[in-house]
Amino acid sequence: MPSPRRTIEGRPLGSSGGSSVPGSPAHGAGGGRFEFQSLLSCRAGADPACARLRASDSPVHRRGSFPLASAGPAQAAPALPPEEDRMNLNPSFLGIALRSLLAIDLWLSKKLGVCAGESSAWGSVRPLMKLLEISGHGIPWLLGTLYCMLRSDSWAGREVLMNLLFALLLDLLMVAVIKGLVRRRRPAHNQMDMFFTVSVDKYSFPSGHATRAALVSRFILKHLVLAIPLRVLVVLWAFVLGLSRVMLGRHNVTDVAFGFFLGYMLYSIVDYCWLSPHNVPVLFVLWNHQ
Ligand SMILES: CC(C)=CCC/C(C)=C/COP(=O)(O)O
Repeated sequence: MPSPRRTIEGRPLGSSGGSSVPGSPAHGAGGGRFEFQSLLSCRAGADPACARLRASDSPVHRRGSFPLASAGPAQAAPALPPEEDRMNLNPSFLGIALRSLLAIDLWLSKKLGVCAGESSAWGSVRPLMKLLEISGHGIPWLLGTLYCMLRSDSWAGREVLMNLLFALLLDLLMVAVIKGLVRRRRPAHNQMDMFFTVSVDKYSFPSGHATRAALVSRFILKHLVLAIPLRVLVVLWAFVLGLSRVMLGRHNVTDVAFGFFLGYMLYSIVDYCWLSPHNVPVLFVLWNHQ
C-alpha cells in the first residue's frame, strides 16, 4: 500500500514520468498530486504543452528552471545564456519600483499641468503662475539680498544677509551641477518662455525654484521674527511656488519634490557653515575698511 507521502510526491524525478500526459485521468487522480506531477514533467521538459508554460513563466522562474532542466540525463539541456544576459532577464525590485514611480510621476505631472499653455484647462491662471515664478527666480533674490546687505546699518543684519547671499549662491551652484549631471528634459508640454535662464535650465531635475523656495523660507523662518500669520504665508508661498512649477508644465512632480528636499538640506549646510566675524573675520574686516 503506498504511503501517503508517496501519493503526494508521485513518481521520483527521472522515472518514466515523461510518458504521463498532464491532465490525463491517470495523471489527474488526486488534487495536489495532479499539479505536482505537472510541475515535475515540466521540469524534465518532456511535454510540449509545458514548453508553453515555461515560455510564459516569469524571468525569475525561467532562470531557475535552467539547472533543473539539465537534471534528467535523457533530456538535452538548453544552452545557458551568458551570465549578463540572464541578469537582464531578471529586473530587480528596485528597477521595477523606480520605473513605476517614474510612470506615476509622468502621468501625474501631465494631469497637473493645467496652466502649461494659454489654451490649457486653467490657461487663464497662467499669468498669475508666471508672477509666482518671478517671485522665486534667482535674479530678484540675489539682487535684493545684495542691495539690502549693502544698505544695512547693523552688523547683525549684514551678517544674516551675507549668509543669505551665500545660501543663494550655493543653491544656484548645486542645482546647476545636478541638472548638468542628471540631464532630465523638461516635460514635453512645457513652453520655454521663462524669464532669464542659463544653459542648464533646459533641464528640469531638480527644480531651482523649489530648492530656493525651501531654502529661503527655512532661512526666513529661522532668522526673522515674524507673526504667526506671516510665518504661515511664507510656508504657503513655498508650497504654492512648487506646485505652480508643475501646473505651468515646467517640471515633473519628482523634480519639485527633490527640489524641496535639496533646499531644506542646503539650509542645514548653510547653518552649519554660518559665516560670522569669528570664523571668517577677513570678510567682515574688509567690509569695515570700505
Ligand atoms: C541664472 C540665475 C541667477 C537664476 C536662474 C534661475 C532659474 C531660471 C532657475 C530655473 O528654475 P527651475 O529649475 O525651477 O525652472
